[in-house]
Amino acid sequence: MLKESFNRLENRSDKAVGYFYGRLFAAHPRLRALFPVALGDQRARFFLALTRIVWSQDNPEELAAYLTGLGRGHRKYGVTAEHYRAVEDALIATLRVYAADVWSPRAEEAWVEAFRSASATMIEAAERDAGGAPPWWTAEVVEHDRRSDDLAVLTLNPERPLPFAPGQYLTVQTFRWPRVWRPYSIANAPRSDGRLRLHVRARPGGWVSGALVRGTAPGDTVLLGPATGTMTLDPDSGRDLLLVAGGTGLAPVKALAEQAVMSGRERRVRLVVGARTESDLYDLPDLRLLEAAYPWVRVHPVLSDEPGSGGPHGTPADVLGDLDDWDGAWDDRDAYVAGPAPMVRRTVACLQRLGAPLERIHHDLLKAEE
Ligand SMILES: NC(=O)C1=CN([C@@H]2O[C@H](COP(=O)(O)OP(=O)(O)OC[C@H]3O[C@@H](n4cnc5c(N)ncnc54)[C@H](O)[C@@H]3O)[C@@H](O)[C@H]2O)C=CC1
Repeated sequence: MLKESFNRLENRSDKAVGYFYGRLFAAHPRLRALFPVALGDQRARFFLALTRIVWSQDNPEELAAYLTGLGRGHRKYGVTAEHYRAVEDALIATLRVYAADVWSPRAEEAWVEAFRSASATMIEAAERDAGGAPPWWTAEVVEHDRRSDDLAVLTLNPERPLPFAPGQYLTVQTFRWPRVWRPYSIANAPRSDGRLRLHVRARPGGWVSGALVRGTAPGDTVLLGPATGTMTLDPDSGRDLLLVAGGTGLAPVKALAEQAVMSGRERRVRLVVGARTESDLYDLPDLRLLEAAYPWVRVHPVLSDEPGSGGPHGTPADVLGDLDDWDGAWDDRDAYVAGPAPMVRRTVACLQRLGAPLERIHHDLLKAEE
């Protein structure tokens, strides 16, 4: 019933989400101040979150993990338990209009139940978190390494320890764009000095990414939300590890590689790095150092837009079936994939074709898109 009515919104999601925010702010004008001036991306993120909630109803464990991260992340917006009721009212009002042809008292009951259960999980996670962790961290930019016109590697020093697991991401706000938060994967395993690295590509029209690449220097301060995401290593696994990155998707994958070598287990690690051109292999010297220090780590660059230089031509999916000196069964490997959404989808499909079971293939696609 949830899926059927939500499907009516999916066909007109822009209008429906616009209606939702209109209802929300008309009934509670003061809530507008919690949101950035331009709502565009927020609307898309809200819709993605709803999609995830509706489609994960059959997988309560995954849904609970997702909502826990979402609830913790909402603390930084100043969201309190009372705000959820306002959102519920606006959401039900929106569904009543946009799913009118399938709406019924039973559908409304199902939505109210699903929404209350989701918000209870989020509120509980936020309250648990409030006992120990701040809603956000301030962090000083201690290094700003501009690797190309549109790409920078930032090293940040959070004012107090920010716990995270390799493979996770956090949200960043710059002072230039109040209340606009964007997710970035952490590009290192935890260090004794608590510092974090981010790989940031300035996107055309990207407010936060543009500010981080072109308008940020050492000594500046940024705000960080709590780390979240489930693309983390299985602590009990000693299986071979395949790490696949496209562009700045290298960040979480590099953190996982660092963790794998630091664990002291000599598991074979293959790191396939997709980039457009040789100059887009912005972190290759560092990866080569890792490879030189740990003989069981191998790095495979793949160039999509520049045939004949620096590595084989294609995208990561084109080379996975053909990695030399990589024997063993695909169902005995853990695979982690990060990068542009089409690249992640193609890589996952390719791994499945090769025989890798879905439960061994990890990615954070939806979450990164949010
Ligand atoms: N946890 C995650 O999944 C993370 C995802 N990302 C995402 O990764 C992306 C990185 O962007 P850029 O550095 O600009 O990458 P990019 O656009 O330069 O692409 C890098 C490589 O990805 C592959 N690729 C790109 N489009 C493809 C397609 N349609 N089909 C197959 N392969 C394709 C190619 O190998 C290409 O060389 C961003 O969208 C970012 O949001 C970044 C960090 C973490």
